[in-house]
Amino acid sequence: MSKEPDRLFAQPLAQVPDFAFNEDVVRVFPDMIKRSVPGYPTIVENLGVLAAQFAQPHSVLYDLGSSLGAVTQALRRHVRTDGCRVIAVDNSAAMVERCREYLNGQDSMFQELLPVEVIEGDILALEFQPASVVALNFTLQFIAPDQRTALLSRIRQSLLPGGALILSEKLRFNDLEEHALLTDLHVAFKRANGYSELEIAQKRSAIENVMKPDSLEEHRERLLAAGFSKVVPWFQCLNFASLIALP
Ligand SMILES: Nc1ncnc2c1ncn2[C@@H]1O[C@H](C[S@+](CC[C@H]([NH3+])C(=O)[O-])CC(=O)[O-])[C@@H](O)[C@H]1O
Ligand SMILES: O=C(O)C(=O)Cc1ccccc1
Repeated sequence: MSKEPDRLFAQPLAQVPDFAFNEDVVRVFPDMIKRSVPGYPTIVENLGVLAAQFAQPHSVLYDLGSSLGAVTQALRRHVRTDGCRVIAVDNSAAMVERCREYLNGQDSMFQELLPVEVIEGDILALEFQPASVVALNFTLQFIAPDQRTALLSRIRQSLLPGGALILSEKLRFNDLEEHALLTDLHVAFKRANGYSELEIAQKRSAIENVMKPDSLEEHRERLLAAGFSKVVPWFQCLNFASLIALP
């Protein structure tokens, strides 16, 4: 994994462009996500542990919006069910290229790893195969809000009995005080991880048009509307959470 530190927003920009998962972001992504998302390493590792409980023999496990394949690698560390394979999908060519390099490196060093196929494509246009585990780890928030229910319905339709969707997201809060408190604490988390006020402010304006978080209540209602029967939050750190949704 690249160890390059994230300085993308360190210098004053005349105009802050909309955030995009391009080459520049790919180079610093492991550092950026760890220093920006409270609980990220815990979520990724335990997503593998959870997935191992839902994986069904001879089925597909999806990593949707896979970036550099952190979730796929956690699945490889934890899932021991016979005949499972991972399909990782991302629509950023730069992410997919680097993800394939990492995974090919693993393949050449270790035997008996889950087979992985990395697809460069839009998850909104994907034909889902029957799957036991679907991970959307901080990806749904980048999907246009009016497309989210349809995507979750298609995921629900593809899920096998005994399977699960694991959905991690940044949260908004309907209670304004709660929202302000957790947003301030997230800023404190970023500051404690070495980001300056300028970096924090410029990153905020870069993501505001492209990343639209929902509240926990909105997630729950949308998942139930998409046909899921049960929604169980299993992790929250500040304004970042992860949910299990059962078919
Ligand atoms: N329509 C789409 N189709 C496919 N991919 C998409 C789409 N929209 C966005 N993406 C991809 O979703 C990923 C979101 S990052 C996921 C982190 C990862 N899961 C991790 O656990 O490390 C989250 C973050 O950076 O906060 C990016 O790689 C996008 O290219
Ligand atoms: O940085 C932030 O404020 C976030 O909300 C998380 C994030 C992490 C990586 C890319 C985009 C957003």
